[in-house]
Amino acid sequence: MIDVVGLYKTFPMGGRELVVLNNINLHIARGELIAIIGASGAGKSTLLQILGTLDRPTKGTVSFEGQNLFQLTEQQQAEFRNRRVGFVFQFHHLLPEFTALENACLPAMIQKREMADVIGEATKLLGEVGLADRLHHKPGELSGGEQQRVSVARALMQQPDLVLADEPTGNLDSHTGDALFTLLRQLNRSRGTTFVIVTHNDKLSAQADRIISMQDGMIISS
Ligand SMILES: Nc1ncnc2c1ncn2[C@@H]1O[C@H](COP(=O)(O)OP(=O)(O)OP(=O)(O)O)[C@@H](O)[C@H]1O
Repeated sequence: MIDVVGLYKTFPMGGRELVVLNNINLHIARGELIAIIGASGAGKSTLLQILGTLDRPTKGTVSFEGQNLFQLTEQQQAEFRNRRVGFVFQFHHLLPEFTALENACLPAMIQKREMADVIGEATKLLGEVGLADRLHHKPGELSGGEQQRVSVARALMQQPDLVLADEPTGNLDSHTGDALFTLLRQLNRSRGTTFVIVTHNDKLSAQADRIISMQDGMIISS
């Protein structure tokens, strides 16, 4: 599904180049659930951002189903993000003025889809993540774990092929974190969705199909 070849990311820092990703080569098969681990600063989030076209590589290619993502126009990249990818981040970027249901509906509304369909799909997904009785709560009226689950439901709207998750259980207690991971695993199995999950949680990474370990911008084991 994804081929990363000779990927570098550098940032100019005080007259020098800071190498954050150093010759990353990676193949991700459809339906895999991959955990990316490594110390703080290893480059995990930067890699995830580039896989999602939220940032550009300095050098190298990222192909999705054979198409080099960085040869696409900005508009085509935006469409790729909206239609093919779901994002789950630790600080989940829910809009505070909107309910759980409205937040989950947002990505589909960008596509100008039929409102009744969108609401139906979001309601079903929120039910799957255990929030059937929290649809009309705003983020401030939900617990941290519930907010995280809303962001998972939102990421899964429009049936993405790929979900990129950066520390999805990072701010959750261990019980809620386990439950969320179990949910991601179930969705991976039932829908065949590919998951790439950055995590510091050893218990969770142990349950992945594959663990990619990063150090100083390089993959040291896969
Ligand atoms: N815009 C930027 N300019 C300069 N340096 C950056 C920039 N973005 C990230 N970095 C540096 O790149 C390195 C990798 O950052 P990244 O966020 O990918 O690490 P990480 O492995 O996800 O770490 P953590 O586990 O702490 O989230 C860090 O040392 C960071 O300081």
